[in-house]
Amino acid sequence: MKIVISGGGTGGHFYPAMAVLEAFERQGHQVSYVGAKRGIEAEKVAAFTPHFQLLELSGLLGHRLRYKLHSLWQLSRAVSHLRRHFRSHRPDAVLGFGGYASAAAIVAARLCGIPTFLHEQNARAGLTNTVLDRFTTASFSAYGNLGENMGLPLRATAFHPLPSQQRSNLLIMGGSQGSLFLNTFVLDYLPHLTALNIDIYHQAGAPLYDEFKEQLHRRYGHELPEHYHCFAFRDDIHEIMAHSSIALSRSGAGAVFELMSLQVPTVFIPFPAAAHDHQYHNALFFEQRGCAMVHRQEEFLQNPMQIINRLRSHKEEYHEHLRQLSLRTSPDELAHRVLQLLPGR
Ligand SMILES: CC(=O)N[C@H]1[C@@H](OP(=O)(O)OP(=O)(O)OC[C@H]2O[C@@H](n3ccc(=O)[nH]c3=O)[C@H](O)[C@@H]2O)O[C@H](CO)[C@@H](O)[C@@H]1O
Repeated sequence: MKIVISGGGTGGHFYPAMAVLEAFERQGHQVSYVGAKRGIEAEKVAAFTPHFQLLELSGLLGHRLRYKLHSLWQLSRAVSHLRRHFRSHRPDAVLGFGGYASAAAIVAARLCGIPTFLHEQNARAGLTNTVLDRFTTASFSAYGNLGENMGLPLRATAFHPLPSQQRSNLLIMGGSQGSLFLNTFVLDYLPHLTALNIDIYHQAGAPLYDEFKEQLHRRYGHELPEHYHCFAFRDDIHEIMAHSSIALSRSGAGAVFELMSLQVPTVFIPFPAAAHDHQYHNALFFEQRGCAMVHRQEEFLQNPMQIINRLRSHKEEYHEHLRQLSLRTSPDELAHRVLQLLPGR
């Protein structure tokens, strides 16, 4: 079968797409990828597949009218291009994971009569996927709020939790772009954090990293504590997660499912501007199952060290709930389901 996978912009859309792309390849299918030139995929996709194309596309939301019109023009050009491409290559299915390129791919495939599928990662679906859902052969979601519940497909490295005795680190994770809120928290609380006497791994985010490092040096000089490790983005983040006994993280769907899969008791601090407050709901699902805590930013700042210490002292209880959690994260299962649902199969 020939399968086209699309989805990117941020890591939250891109990595589930790559997990499923690899699953289709393992099953012997021919897979190609469509993404955007300005998304995370431009830098990362070649490590997953040589069969990709990156289009000139940008987001529509939150910009001035002139920019929106330009984005719409780019979108219509991308759709025409993909229609021509799909007509000559005739893929058997197109599967979108969100992000601007994915909308273009789904619309173009639909116009060519090719079966289309989409996957929604968040506990509250965004406007684009809610609209696109009406045009797909089937839709899937990580939390069961759109179409069929298939969980969140994860990369192979996110499936191997270490026993709790082999972990000791604190991971502070801002999501694929980093979090200004978490960076500012680290800046203000570094002496308290290092007093915990454990290794701290802080992912500051590529767009924020240089400025954050400068602020850190201005505030604390160039001799930073030996057990504080700050980085922009690491491809081996699952290794760091697996060695963490606790974490503090934004609640993008990717971070949430990966931390839960690797059984890391976590305090989630949702990004307040996420559409329909989806980051809060992403994390709340796991708090209700005793696997994590969720705190709004302002609530967290009232007494952050007390919250971290509470998580630390109850980590074995969280860990126990995490061990019992049945989490759907299989990319192979999603790939099988797409093939099953193809008309005429
Ligand atoms: C600010 C924003 O709008 N974020 C959205 C974005 O998430 P965003 O991309 O910020 O975050 P997610 O947590 O969903 O995904 C991040 C991905 O990047 C990977 N990673 C991260 C850091 C690193 O150093 N190395 C690394 O590989 C993580 O392992 C994960 O797979 O899409 C998600 C899925 O639709 C949404 O839930 C988020 O609300």
